[in-house]
Amino acid sequence: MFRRSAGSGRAMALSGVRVLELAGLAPAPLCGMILADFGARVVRVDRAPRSAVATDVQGRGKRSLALDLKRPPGAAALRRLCGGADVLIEPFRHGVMEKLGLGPEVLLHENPRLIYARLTGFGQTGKYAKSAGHDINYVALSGVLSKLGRKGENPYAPLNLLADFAGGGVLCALGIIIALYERTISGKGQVVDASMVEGIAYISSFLWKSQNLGLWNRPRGENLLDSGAPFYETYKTSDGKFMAVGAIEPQFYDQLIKGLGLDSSKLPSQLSFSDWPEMKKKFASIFAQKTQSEWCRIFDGTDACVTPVLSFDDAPLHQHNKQRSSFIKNDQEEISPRPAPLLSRTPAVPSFERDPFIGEHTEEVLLEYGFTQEEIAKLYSDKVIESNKLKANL
Ligand SMILES: C[C@H](CCC[C@H](C)C(=O)SCCNC(=O)CCNC(=O)[C@H](O)C(C)(C)COP(=O)(O)OP(=O)(O)OC[C@H]1O[C@@H](n2cnc3c(N)ncnc32)[C@H](O)[C@@H]1OP(=O)(O)O)[C@H]1CC[C@H]2[C@@H]3[C@H](O)C[C@@H]4C[C@H](O)CC[C@]4(C)[C@H]3C[C@H](O)[C@]12C
Repeated sequence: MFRRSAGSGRAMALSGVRVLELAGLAPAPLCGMILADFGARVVRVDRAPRSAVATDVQGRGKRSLALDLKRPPGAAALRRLCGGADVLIEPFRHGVMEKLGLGPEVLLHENPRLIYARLTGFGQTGKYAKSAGHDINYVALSGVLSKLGRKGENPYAPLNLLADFAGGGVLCALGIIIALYERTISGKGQVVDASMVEGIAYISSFLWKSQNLGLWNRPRGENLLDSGAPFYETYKTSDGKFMAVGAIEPQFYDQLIKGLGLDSSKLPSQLSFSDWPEMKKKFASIFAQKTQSEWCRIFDGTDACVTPVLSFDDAPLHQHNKQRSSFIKNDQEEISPRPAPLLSRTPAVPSFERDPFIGEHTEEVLLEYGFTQEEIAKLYSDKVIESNKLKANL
């Protein structure tokens, strides 16, 4: 675990990029955090009047400005901020920004270089564009949820990882980076319409494009990679922990069989589907005879593709993760994953300070974007902005 990045003091890939992130639930905060980790100056625009507690747990490296967008001077302030920004990330369903007078035609007219990123579940058009939804709904509509789950059980959404983060926050960040790159050639900004339904569908292109390979011919939970195969499964160990097995290729499967102490000449062939349920039982009874660390001693250093299923407590302490400093600890002793991927010359340098309080940087940000002290005082007296210096100084 490291506290200071090896890249400290170096220029970061996104140095100089100014981002305004309108506060949202989960996907947009990840998108903003990725950009901040890689060097962008990200300002989270929180609501005023503000709620008691910040719900954004992905505020690393951001500053917070609390602004009431529902009041005309607040919306005007955001327009002015957008005039000096490179990127705007907005996480509301279609129509909300237009209703505030902050739609793309207005903001891009005022700043043609602006990258206007719209991160939503259903996208800007189509029957559901104005409907509420959450991760599970988006994964469902993408077709992918129908493929997830164990045999005989209902489809199962793996937390809110797929749509909110993989298909949402990460792909939106990619769209922004692509648009920023294109702007270096054209000099123009554009709208990024990041729909999580489409993001998750795109992320699962392999699934779609492998439909004719015979990989998915059987019902959900009975195929090679969806928990049907005994050699692509998790198994409980004698101490109540788990091992993950991913021994797909025959040469790796042989090493699994050897590690389990089995004789391959007495077993059915690896791809005999009808034998998979029995083989799973056999593997399960063998894994149940040793502890997780005993199995690690057997399989570490082999190509059997067997690894421990680590808890959040154990993952940062695992030797491999420690060797790569894959987890970081901030000034509040909070552990989180180090930004990925690693760039050799300009790596991410994540902030080690606590996340910002809502409104902590209101004045500082407005000054930086060219507002005068008088203008700021007026916004305060109109109750359009709020600051949270008191809490920040505690
Ligand atoms: C982390 C938990 C969240 C779980 C994630 C979940 C699984 C997801 O899937 S998130 C993805 C959701 N979908 C999208 O983001 C797609 C696009 N967005 C939408 O579709 C919608 O925004 C919506 C459906 C998500 C929400 O709809 P809503 O009607 O609320 O909003 P909009 O229509 O978009 O309109 C926004 C309105 O707000 C106005 N606005 C915006 N900004 C401002 C501003 N600055 N000033 C003034 N007004 C503003 C805007 O004008 C719109 O107004 P109108 O409607 O009038 O047009 C977390 C879920 C629950 C959390 C916990 C909980 O809160 C309790 C605790 C609280 C405590 O403080 C912290 C701990 C908690 C336990 C907390 C912890 C976590 O945060 C949660 C678990």
